[in-house]
Amino acid sequence: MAVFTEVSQEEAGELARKLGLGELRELRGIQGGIENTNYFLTTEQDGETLEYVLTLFERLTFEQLPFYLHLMKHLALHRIPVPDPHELPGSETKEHPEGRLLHTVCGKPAAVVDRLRGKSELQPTAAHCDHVGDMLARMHLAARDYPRNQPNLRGLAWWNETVPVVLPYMDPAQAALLNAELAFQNHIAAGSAYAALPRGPIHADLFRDNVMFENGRLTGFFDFYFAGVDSWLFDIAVCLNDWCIDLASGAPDEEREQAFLAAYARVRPLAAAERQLLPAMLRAGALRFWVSRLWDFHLPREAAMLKPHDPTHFERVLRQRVAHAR
Ligand SMILES: Nc1ncnc2c1ncn2[C@@H]1O[C@H](COP(=O)(O)OP(=O)(O)OP(=O)(O)O)[C@@H](O)[C@H]1O
Ligand SMILES: N[C@@H](CCO)C(=O)O
Repeated sequence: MAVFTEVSQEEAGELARKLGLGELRELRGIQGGIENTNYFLTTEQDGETLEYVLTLFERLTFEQLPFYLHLMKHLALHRIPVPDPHELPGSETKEHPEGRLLHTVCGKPAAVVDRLRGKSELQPTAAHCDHVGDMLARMHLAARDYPRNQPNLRGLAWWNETVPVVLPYMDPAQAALLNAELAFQNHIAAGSAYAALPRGPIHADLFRDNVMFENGRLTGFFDFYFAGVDSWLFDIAVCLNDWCIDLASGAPDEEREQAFLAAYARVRPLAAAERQLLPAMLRAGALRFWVSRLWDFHLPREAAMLKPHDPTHFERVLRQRVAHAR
């Protein structure tokens, strides 16, 4: 369980009351997750039991967070199933200039959002991929008029900064692959097809564990804290690399990939530049998570209990994507 910061019953109870969510009945640290401290928060109001998620942000700052929280509000208003963040009642104050969605718990920025129903589908079928592709396209379109702007903080600039930090831990073959892929991605990003890619707010981390299903129906996307403005194609690539591969080998699964892409395209057909750059973006998506997993693995932070993700998985995915792109 990644509980980096222990929250007391008193502090959580006080926040629940201030947000008008009723009386705290239970506060439970959440298993899984490696970025933030998460708790399930159960309250009682008018005899009804209600479930929320309290997140304390461990790396993101008070300045960066409004982008994510207001994006979730915006999407919820546009009927995209995402956890709706809860606001403090009353008018904006100097302490809460950002619409009152962002709170302070244990000195850290924090938010309380609705708990989604259902559970993650870790062994997805083509039908699950169809649902995710469809909703991802709807989400991209719904976010088009979102007025705030923040880049994808785990984009190309971050890869350029972080690859040299993890290189000392690599064997020669891994170092060669990392360097070659980084050079390739810098080359792609400087080209005209890349400049033509449609862009907007993207989730950027829509893995199987960030989507809920109940009885085969998609009940929500969550964990928007890597979202940012980037190409829609990068978001598609991140999904294909997690939802539509054989997990043991990292090889693409054509049936699931086709189901995902067809469902996405029914809502928003891909532009010519997107069709051209899909193989390159699939490589970019694999590189992004190989680098972040290497960084988390070799330069870990303190946590009460923390299970880092396996970096070699995305090394395999990248090798597969490079092989298939030839
Ligand atoms: N809004 C929500 N509704 C239901 N469950 C949630 C919600 N938010 C978080 N969870 C649960 O908490 C777990 C951890 O949350 P999350 O994935 O956001 O962790 P994290 O550390 O912030 O991110 P990461 O997945 O990037 O490591 C999820 O797998 C899920 O079970
Ligand atoms: N989805 C990421 C975890 C950070 O959100 C990974 O699997 O590496």
